[in-house]
Amino acid sequence: MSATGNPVMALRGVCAALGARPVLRGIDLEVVGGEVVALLGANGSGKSTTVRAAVGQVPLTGGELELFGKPLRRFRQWRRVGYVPQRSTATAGVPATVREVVSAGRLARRGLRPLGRADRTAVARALDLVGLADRAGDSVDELSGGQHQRVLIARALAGEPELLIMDEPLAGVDLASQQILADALSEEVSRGSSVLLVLHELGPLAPVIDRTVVLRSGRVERVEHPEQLHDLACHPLDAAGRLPGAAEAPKIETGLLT
Ligand SMILES: Nc1ncnc2c1ncn2[C@@H]1O[C@H](COP(=O)(O)OP(=O)(O)OP(=O)(O)O)[C@@H](O)[C@H]1O
Repeated sequence: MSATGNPVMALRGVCAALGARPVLRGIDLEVVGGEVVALLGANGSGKSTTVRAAVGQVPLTGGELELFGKPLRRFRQWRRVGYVPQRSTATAGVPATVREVVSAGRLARRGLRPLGRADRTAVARALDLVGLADRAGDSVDELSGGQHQRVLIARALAGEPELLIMDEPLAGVDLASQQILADALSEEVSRGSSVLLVLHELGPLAPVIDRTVVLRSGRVERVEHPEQLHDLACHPLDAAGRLPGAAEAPKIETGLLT
């Protein structure tokens, strides 16, 4: 992976409240160009609120947030950002095909112009990346929950974002499809994209992730290299039943963060 050192996203001392409840209490978080960062933490630690704040859906009560070097309030280049919300049913009941939903991911680039060749190519590529090319003509209502999630990921990928933000993209996605998504992310990163993901387990994504940031009660508790995490899915125990290197570094029990 080839991180460039220029932050594509920077949160400094970010605070936010939901209703009367202070939820983010001074988050410092950077994603640099070409980097894949996983945001971990227990239920309610503020992961979703952090990414929703980053895409302007939750107003800040303090701190600073920049996208591509611009303060959020002046940032207009939303076509550079792809966002996959936490498992949503945004397209449920909508009489649209898989291809039509994924094509909506081109809107920020093409506006209301009809789909051109570049749009169609990007949509076909995105469908292919998530393994749904053969379902392109089906109604989204005929899909399972996990397939639906993959459609939403394809919609974000179709916009060819430079920064992809995904909130629990693996929720309800089977292991084979998680591997497909890991390959799709690898491909995006090799094209220079940066990624911020909310996860509960790294699973098949572990090899793609450069850095993990653990939240607790609306603050960054730890920043780790994924190899320092205790994630049984990606760090099998040794013959003695210990994690490799267990004595050197305290491990984060990601399974217990859920
Ligand atoms: N609409 C709301 N109004 C008030 N408080 C809220 C609202 N939505 C979430 N919260 C609170 O904000 C805190 C952070 O929620 P958030 O969804 O960011 O956590 P999370 O780390 O993403 O959790 P999970 O792993 O369960 O998805 C929680 O304590 C939650 O109860």
